[in-house]
Amino acid sequence: TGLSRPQRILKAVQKNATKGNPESVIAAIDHYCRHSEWAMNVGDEKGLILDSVVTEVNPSTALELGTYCGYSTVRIARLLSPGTKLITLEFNPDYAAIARQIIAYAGLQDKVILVEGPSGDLIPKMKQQHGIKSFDFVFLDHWKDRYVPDTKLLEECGLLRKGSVLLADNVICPGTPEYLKYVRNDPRYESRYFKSNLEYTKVEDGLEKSVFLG
Ligand SMILES: CNc1ncnc2c1ncn2[C@@H]1O[C@H](/C=C/CNC(=O)c2cc(-c3ccc(F)cc3)cc(O)c2O)[C@@H](O)[C@H]1O
Ligand SMILES: [Mg+2]
Repeated sequence: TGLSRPQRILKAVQKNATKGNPESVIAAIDHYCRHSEWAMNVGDEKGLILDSVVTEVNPSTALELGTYCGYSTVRIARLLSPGTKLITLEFNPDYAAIARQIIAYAGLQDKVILVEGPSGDLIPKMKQQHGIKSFDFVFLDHWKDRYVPDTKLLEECGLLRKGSVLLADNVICPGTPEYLKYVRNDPRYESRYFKSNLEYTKVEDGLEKSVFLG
């Protein structure tokens, strides 16, 4: 039945981007998803907010929940300092295979560790498998009803430290009401909403930035 949407996105990257140039990979995906077919990448508008938070945090250790095609993986990894890595978790093997190719096309394979599997199983293994003490930065962009359980799991596994920054996509659309309640009502978090638009549309969406106070 032809190519999948992620496969069509990969083809657009191979056709329109320059190997080893992350900016051109980002631009190729944004152009394709704005003009040809919508896809659930964080996109160019919310992407600028993501860039500014990553640049401000300048994380030594970073985690992404929900790789999909690797668009935000490329956005984050291109900003990391030399020697630091982004761990990204994806449980759909087909999406993971496309993401690996897009990350490699951007030339960022040495800055990214893509782990295939469900976040609920993988988060408890982060210390032992990847020598992680704690995460400076976490980008949440996977199933929206998993933001709260996975945040609690990160806390329980001792993977958040004083100052760790959580950045959550789609807190308005599709919406993550339970997560907003959690991070806004819990005194251990200092939360702030960055108003924006749903990727490639005029519909409101935004990112919630929450600093863990320990
Ligand atoms: C639960 N644990 C998990 N562990 C590892 N990977 C997981 C995962 N859950 C989901 N995933 C993966 O993350 C990705 C899922 C993302 C879910 N995102 C959305 O549903 C989403 C949806 C929209 C959206 C907005 C409006 C609309 F009309 C339709 C869709 C916009 C977004 O920006 C979104 O992020 C997939 O690649 C999936 O395989
Ligand atoms: Mg999203």
